[in-house]
Amino acid sequence: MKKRLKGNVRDAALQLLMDIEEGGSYSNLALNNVIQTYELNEKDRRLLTQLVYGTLQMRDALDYRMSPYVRGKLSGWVRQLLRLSVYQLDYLTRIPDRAIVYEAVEIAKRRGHQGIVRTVNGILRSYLRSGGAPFEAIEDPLERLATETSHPLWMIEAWVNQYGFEAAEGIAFANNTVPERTARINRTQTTDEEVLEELTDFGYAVEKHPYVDVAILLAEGSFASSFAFRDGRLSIQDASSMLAVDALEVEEHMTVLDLCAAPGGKTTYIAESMNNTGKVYAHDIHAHKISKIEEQATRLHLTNIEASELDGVDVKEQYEPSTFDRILIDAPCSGLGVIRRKPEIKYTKSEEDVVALSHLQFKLVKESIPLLKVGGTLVYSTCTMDQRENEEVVTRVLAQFPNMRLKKTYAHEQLDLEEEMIQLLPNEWESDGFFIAAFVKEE
Ligand SMILES: C[S@@+](CC[C@H](N)C(=O)[O-])C[C@H]1O[C@@H](n2cnc3c(N)ncnc32)[C@H](O)[C@@H]1O
Repeated sequence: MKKRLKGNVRDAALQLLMDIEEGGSYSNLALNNVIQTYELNEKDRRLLTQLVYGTLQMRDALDYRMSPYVRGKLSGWVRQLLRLSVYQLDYLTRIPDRAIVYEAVEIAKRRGHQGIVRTVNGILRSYLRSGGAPFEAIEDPLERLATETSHPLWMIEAWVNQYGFEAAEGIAFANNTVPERTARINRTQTTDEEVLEELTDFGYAVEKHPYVDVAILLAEGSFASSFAFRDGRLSIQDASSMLAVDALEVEEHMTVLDLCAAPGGKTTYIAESMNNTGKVYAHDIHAHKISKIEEQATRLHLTNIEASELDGVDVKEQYEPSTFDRILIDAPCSGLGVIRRKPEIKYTKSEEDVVALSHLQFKLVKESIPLLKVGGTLVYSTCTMDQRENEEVVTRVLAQFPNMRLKKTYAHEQLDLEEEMIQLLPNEWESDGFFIAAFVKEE
């Protein structure tokens, strides 16, 4: 039996925003937790998701918009309540303005004293009367883009420097959109035709993915509620992640190392691509995440995965040289490519993180290379857009290991790309922002 929600959807949204911003919860996990714990109809579930994601996505833009009317420092929940309300006023035009202000004042009454109620009411009424601060008033184009799309300035500057203004603008706006719903077919358990027909019969609007062979797309709803997902014929995964595994070009009976594997999205695809033969050794530095890999393997009926805890920088002590036919290093990264799914990344990651991660990433690749057989393939991937974590790591590997050469793969073929290093930008491919480079080891 699910519990009943205390208060209404906006109270729940406010609490979630507090948990994410002040308690450090991850937006996707916190939201799923509420959806699974409480009784919510479809309409409320959608509204809650939109309120939480929208307010978080637009956080800095909302602060800027209401800035002319805010005097002094606001306490945590009051600031979140105002952001939540201004988000609705600016972006959810089908909700009447008066209803938004009324709800906000009622929440303020439930949570605070008379003075706070007056502050909330006053700020929102001034906002309605005079309109928020206009983005056009920000003269510097980079600052304007940062504020309007609610990104830190350093991130916008880095993308402009690395990819140009137009691409940076595309990325920043794409980061505030809803990601596509994609799933991977477990071809060890079903065929593409069978699963598409079954999903269509159950009323899901599905189709083949436009450029990733093993993927399907859903127009609305969720794959998670389908029989096909529950009995292990589907995995929910972004197309870009599937391409990282396609770049490995695994074959049956191979021995594969997946060094940064949890929660196992790519490990299980490698195992499926080998048709449940050979062996995938899957590691992660966090012991508590190993069970997630095992759960996925069990759900998908895969028996060729061995998962255990390991700090990747110590991998050479664990295996003999030249053990593996294939190695995947899906490295820990700044995650700027998955901002659409976890908007809080915009506010928690710093440029220092990018630099620190690039050193760890290089180390993970460097330590793994001796374990690769000659003729074998190593794929380095990240879910980020920053050359310091991507192209520059690859350049360091090429400079230090003359026997490692970049190669084109089945991932390149599907994307019809000439560049050896693949940088997917979210505005170009309707995917997460993602980087893939495949090396072959020569004598
Ligand atoms: C991008 S995620 C991997 C996602 C995974 N490959 C998938 O597709 O489901 C990076 C993972 O690296 C792990 N990690 C971080 N530092 C590590 C290290 N030094 N050695 C091994 N794993 C590490 C993190 O715990 C995290 O689970």
